[in-house]
Amino acid sequence: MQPSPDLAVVRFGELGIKSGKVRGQMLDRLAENVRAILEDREIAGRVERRWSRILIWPAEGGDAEADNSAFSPDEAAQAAADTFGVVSTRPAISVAPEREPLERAAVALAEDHPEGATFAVRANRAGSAETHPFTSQEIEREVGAAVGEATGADVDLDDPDRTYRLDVREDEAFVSAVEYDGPGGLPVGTQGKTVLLFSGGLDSPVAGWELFKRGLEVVPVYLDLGAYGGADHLARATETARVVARSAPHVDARLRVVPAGDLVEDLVAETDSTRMLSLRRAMLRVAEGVADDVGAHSLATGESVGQKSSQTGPNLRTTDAAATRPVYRPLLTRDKPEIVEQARDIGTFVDATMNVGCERVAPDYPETNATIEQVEAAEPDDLLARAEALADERYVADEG
Ligand SMILES: Nc1ncnc2c1ncn2[C@@H]1O[C@H](COP(=O)(O)OP(=O)(O)OP(=O)(O)O)[C@@H](O)[C@H]1O
Repeated sequence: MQPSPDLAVVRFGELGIKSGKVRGQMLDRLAENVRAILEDREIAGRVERRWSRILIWPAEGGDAEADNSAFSPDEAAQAAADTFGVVSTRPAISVAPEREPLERAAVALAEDHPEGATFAVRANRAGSAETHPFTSQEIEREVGAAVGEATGADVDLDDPDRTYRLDVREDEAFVSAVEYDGPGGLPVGTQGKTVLLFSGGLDSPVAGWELFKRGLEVVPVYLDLGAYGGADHLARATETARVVARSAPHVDARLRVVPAGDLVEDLVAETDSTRMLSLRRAMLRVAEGVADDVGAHSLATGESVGQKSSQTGPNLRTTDAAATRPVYRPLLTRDKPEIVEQARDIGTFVDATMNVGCERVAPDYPETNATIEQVEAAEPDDLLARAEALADERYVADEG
């Protein structure tokens, strides 16, 4: 019988260069996160954490619940590739680390080699001359000859259409032909919590994804602007928050909603050119209140320098003066077209023509260079305290 993929091999990047103890802890976390994503997608796989790879095998026998005939290494590899911290995944065939089984496995995978596609064989060998009677180059050449004979395809070592990979360890080997790219970064949960102001437009979902990617647990907070917001606005934020959270199902990243309609109405009545800055300051203070409760060390927004009048350098400084925690802005230096492209990639792109709440609140002539004193003088004295207290009124969005 032809061998076929029986496991998925998961490769990680940056955490692999950490020192021993940190690497061990991060790897444990990554394995847990891969487990959570498989469970969330109802894929019954057994996750084994090794020092340089994570392996996903069919669920162990004896478990009446597990139907191993339904285990698909390809599905497991695709799901695991969504895990933050993972660089790539591959459905693979496990074989003895010997010439003949390696060749047989590669030839079996070559059965669906695309017509006219070029190929390369790449071997990665951990072991010594004593454990394997071949070097990486020798085994690449030999397996390459077998695949060439079976497919009639041409070798292209510089830019192959398909790469057959031989992962050769001391007493086992994994052979694969298909690879799924992961996001890279660090495992979620290794860098503490941040509270993200989440409007659900183009920017904040991308900011959330970037923060998750660096291992932070993101708590998204949406301010319901009352008459200036709207049910469609909230529904959009709920949906985009759900999409971002799909890649980190082990943390509670459901959208928290804070009713801020009255506060905004008062701001509109009492302020003019500095209104948006006072609104941003109030938003940060709401986030501070949530951060106190959930134990977050920082706040975050989807702002980038100069994108709007409230986002000029001087205005960001004035905004930040209302916060005690650092404010992370992962999109600070990004151009809008890049953000739009990434939103499409991660599945959070939404129709940008929707009239978002903040635009309805904005004054006709917004201040672009406001000092802290100017903004404080114009805004209601109790604004920030009121905003912070609003955090207690938050509720979890209905995910319907
Ligand atoms: N209703 C809201 N609730 C929570 N945070 C908000 C809200 N509106 C704006 N923000 C925060 O302020 C940032 C700037 O918002 P603004 O509306 O000025 O810009 P934007 O580029 O349209 O943002 P986005 O694309 O994220 O909606 C957002 O990225 C988000 O972090």
